[in-house]
Amino acid sequence: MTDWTDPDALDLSDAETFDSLLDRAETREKGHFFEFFAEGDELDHDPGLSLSQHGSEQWMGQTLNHDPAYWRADTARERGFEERPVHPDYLLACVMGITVEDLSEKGGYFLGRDDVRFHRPATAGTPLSVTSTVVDTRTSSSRPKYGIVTWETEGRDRETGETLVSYQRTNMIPRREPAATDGSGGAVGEQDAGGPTLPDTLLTPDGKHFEDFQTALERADEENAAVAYRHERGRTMDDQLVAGLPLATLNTARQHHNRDEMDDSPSGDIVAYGDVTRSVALAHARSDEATYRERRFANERFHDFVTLGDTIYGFTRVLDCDSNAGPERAGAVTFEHVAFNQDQTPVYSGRRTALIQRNT
Ligand SMILES: CC(C)(COP(=O)(O)OP(=O)(O)OC[C@H]1O[C@@H](n2cnc3c(N)ncnc32)[C@H](O)[C@@H]1OP(=O)(O)O)[C@@H](O)C(=O)NCCC(=O)NCCSC(=O)C[C@](C)(O)C(=O)O
Repeated sequence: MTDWTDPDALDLSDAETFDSLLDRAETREKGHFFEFFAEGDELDHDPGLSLSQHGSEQWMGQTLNHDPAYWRADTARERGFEERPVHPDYLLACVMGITVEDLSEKGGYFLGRDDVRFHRPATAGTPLSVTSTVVDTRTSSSRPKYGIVTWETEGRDRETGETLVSYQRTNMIPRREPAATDGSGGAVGEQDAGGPTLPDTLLTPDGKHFEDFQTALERADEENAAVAYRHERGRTMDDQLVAGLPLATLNTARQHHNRDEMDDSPSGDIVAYGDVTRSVALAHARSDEATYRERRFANERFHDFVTLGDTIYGFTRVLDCDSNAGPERAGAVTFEHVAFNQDQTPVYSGRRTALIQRNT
C-alpha cells in the first residue's frame, strides 16, 4: 500500500498529476451562500482590526479626501474634536470590511446601504467590535442564481462598548442551489421612462459655506430651478484603489482581488469596493464645501460596476438646508451625491446630511 504521507509518493511538479489531484480535491469554503442566512440571526465578526492613522491617511490620500481636520491635530481641535479622528469614510469601510468574511465573501454584489449614522468620532488605535443581524432575506426574481440579504450592522469601540457607526446594507448573495439558469448577462436595469422632466436651470452655489447653499436653494425656489452641479476632479481606478484599499480594511470579497474568479461573473472582472467608489465621489464634493461634520447617509445605491481603468467623477444636488441643526458655527445641508464614470453612467447615488461651516 502506498504511504500517502511520504513526500515522495506524489510528484506535484508534474502538471498532469497535479491537475488530476486538483480536480478531485474538495475546496474548503469561505463565506456563506444565501441559504445560510435567516431573518433574526446575529453574527459577531471576529477579525481583529484596530483603526490606524496610517490606514486613515492612506484611505484619504488615495480617495482625495483632504479635509485638514483629519490630517492635523490643531485643525481638528479648532473644529471641536478632542483628538484628531480617523476619517469617517475609513471608519465605515473598516467596520464593513470586517463583516465581509461572514456576510458577503461568496461574491454577491453590494446593492445599497441605508440609515448610516455616525454616533461619535473614532480615533486611531481604537480596536473594533462589529456585529450584524439579518433583517431580511429573499430570492431574486430577476437573477435566479442569487438571493438578496439585508443586514443591520453596528461597529463599536471594543474597549468601551460605545457605538461608533451603524447602518443597514443589502447585497446579492449567490445561492448554493440556483433556481434555474440566470440567462441575464449582468446589464444594469432599464431606466425608468416615466421620470419627471428636468428643471430648465441648474444653479451652482457661489461658495463653500452654509449660507452659499442656503442662498442658492432660495434662488432656485424663485426660479423653478435646481441647485445641482458637477465637480471637476476625476480619479481613475487603479490597482491600489480596487484591490489595495479593501484588503487594507480586511474586506476579503473576491470581487476586488481575484480576477480568475471574477472572469465568469456578471462584471467579468474585478470591481471596485463600493465604499471606495463612494468615498472618491464624496471627496470631489467635499472639496467644494466647508465641511464641519459628517452626520448621516441614506438611500445609498450601487447602480453599476466600476472596474480597473474607470474614472470616477462626482455630481451633487442640494436638497435641503437646516439652519437650526448643529452648533452655532454650522448648519445642516442635505445633498444627493452621484458618482459617475467616464461614459457619464451613474455608478453610485446616496443622500448625505453634513454640517457645513457658516461664513462668519
Ligand atoms: C448587481 C447588478 C448587476 C444587478 O443588476 P440588475 O440589472 O439585475 O439590477 P436590478 O434589477 O436593479 O436589481 C436586481 C435585484 O436586486 C434588487 N435590488 C437592487 N438594489 C437593491 C437595494 N438597494 N435594496 C434591495 N434590493 C435591491 C432589485 O429589487 C432586484 O430584485 P429582483 O431580482 O427580485 O427583481 C447591478 O445593480 C450592478 O451592477 N450594481 C453595482 C454593484 C457593485 O458594483 N457594487 C459595489 C462593488 S461590490 C462590493 O463592494 C462588495 C463588498 C462591499 O465588498 C461586499 O459586499 O463584500
